Amino acid sequence: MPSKADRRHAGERRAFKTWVAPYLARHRLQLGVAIILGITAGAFACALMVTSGYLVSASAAHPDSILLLFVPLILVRVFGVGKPVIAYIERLASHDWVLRMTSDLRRRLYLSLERTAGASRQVGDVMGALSEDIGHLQNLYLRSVFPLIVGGALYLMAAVCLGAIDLRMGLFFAAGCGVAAIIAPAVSLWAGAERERDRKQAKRDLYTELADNVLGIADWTCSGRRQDYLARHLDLQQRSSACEIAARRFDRRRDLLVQASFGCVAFAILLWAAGRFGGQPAAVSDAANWIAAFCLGFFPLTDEFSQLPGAAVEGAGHLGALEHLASVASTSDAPADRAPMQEAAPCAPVGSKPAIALQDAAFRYPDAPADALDAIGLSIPYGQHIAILGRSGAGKSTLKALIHGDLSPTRGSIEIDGAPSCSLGEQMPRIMSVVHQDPYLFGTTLYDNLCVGRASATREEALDALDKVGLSNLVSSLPQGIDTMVDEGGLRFSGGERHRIALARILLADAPIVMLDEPFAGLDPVTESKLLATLLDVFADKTLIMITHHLKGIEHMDRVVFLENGSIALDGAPADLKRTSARYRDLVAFDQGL
Ligand SMILES: Nc1ncnc2c1ncn2[C@@H]1O[C@H](COP(=O)(O)OP(=O)(O)OP(=O)(O)O)[C@@H](O)[C@H]1O
Repeated sequence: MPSKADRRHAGERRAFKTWVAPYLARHRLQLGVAIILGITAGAFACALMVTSGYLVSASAAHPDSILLLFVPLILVRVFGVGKPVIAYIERLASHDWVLRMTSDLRRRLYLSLERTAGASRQVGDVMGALSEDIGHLQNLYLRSVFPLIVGGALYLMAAVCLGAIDLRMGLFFAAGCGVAAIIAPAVSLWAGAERERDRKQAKRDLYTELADNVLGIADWTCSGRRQDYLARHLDLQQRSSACEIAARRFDRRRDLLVQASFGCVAFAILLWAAGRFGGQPAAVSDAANWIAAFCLGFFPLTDEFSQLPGAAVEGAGHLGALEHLASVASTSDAPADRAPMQEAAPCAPVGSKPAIALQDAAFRYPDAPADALDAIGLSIPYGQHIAILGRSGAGKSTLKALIHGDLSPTRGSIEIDGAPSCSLGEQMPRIMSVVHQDPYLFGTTLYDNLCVGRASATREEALDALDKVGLSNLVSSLPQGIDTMVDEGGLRFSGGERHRIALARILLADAPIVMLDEPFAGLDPVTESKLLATLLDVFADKTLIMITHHLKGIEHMDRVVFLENGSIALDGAPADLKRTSARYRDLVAFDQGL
């Protein structure tokens, strides 16, 4: 049976293949260019100090003619200007593709999480993946891959160059700087990787517990266990801090060793250069300038080498992050019985009056024993007002998610204007607006909340939309009118008012299809009637899909579809159904409490 470490390594390898390798392959050209630029910038920094050292020393000797300094002067200028320019281009090239890559990764992770939204996953876990793990991935390239390759290449180049001048000095340099370039990274990896994993795990536990406890804070408080909650939180925080302190202590000791080895090498270079170039006959006195050149030329290399141990540890930490990322997103590997959601493949733009067509559409949740929806055939022409009804569990929310493109059918097709709904991706908000059961208002002004529908909406347009949904009196009664702050969650407004504000948002968005999910949930009958009248009025010329439990006001819709056990049991105009279907008459009578 494989050990825990074997399983972890296998998981890391799998995660590397899925989350890193494709990006390395796709961006290999940019990666190669950035690495070559990084090595060149490092070599220029070193050459700048060598030529500066030489120039300073030669100038101090008051040469007979300034022309004797001409070559070092030119070189100092070339390396002085070249180094920052190359470093700047390198930063630009590396950051550009790294940021593109991480934004793509975030999107990919989000898509994989969205597909299984509502599944048993802890909020803190997802937050950890989105913030810490992807942030870590971003730093893998910038703070691990680049410094390790660039520092390693400079280490080899410097050792070879010095060895070519003097083999013994080259070997001493390789051994002394090898402490920073090889030994310290290896020891850090060996000793630090486990510690880094513990640190991340402690932090993740802290996030997970915090998110869980904040969501359940009312229960902690009501049950009189606030102190328990605080004690648990403090305990986790202390564990996380202890890991941080241990990591810092290790880093300090390692850095001391690295700096001591640099000191030894610098001293050795000084002695070696003094021995080799000092005491030369006066005729070749400029050779003494090389003492300064070699000593100063060493210091930019120490900047490169001293980053390597930290880069190695960070790289190891990154592998842990990868494993976690892969475990959080593991459900993105679509099960065999479920069609994977398509990732917004480019498709033809949907027209301004789109029709919706479902043909023999079926959907089964992963691991569910039966289809949640089966053989759904629906053709909804543009402008139709349709109510989708059904008891709890009939499949209404699943149908809503399929039409909105959040899920893709396991069989059959769902198309909007001929394009599969799940392929519409970023086009969807322009095509379809959705009002959920409990619309959310953000803790900003009423105007900003309305601009969620359309960022460019003017105040006049926002006021007009509020007027259309019957809220102009409410707005004029607010202390700062449309600029009044809305408490987070919109708590200063009633449920009916929140729904109307959400409708005003949708009016501003002006999408041709509007989907309402239980728009009357939690509203009293009078508010419900008024809201229905408003809805039918303001969305008169749009496709309106209303998903609801009950039949109040259903006679005002063009069409009613009744779902039962995942299939369509009734479909027709309310007046026709009332005339022809005893079942429908029974349902209406039951809903009215007759
Ligand atoms: N994530 C899921 N995994 C497995 N089965 C699910 C999942 N979500 C819903 N189901 C099942 O699919 C069927 C349809 O559920 P759906 O939520 O679409 O019904 P609904 O009509 O919207 O119910 P309600 O009115 O209570 O929201 C139900 O049997 C439900 O148990």
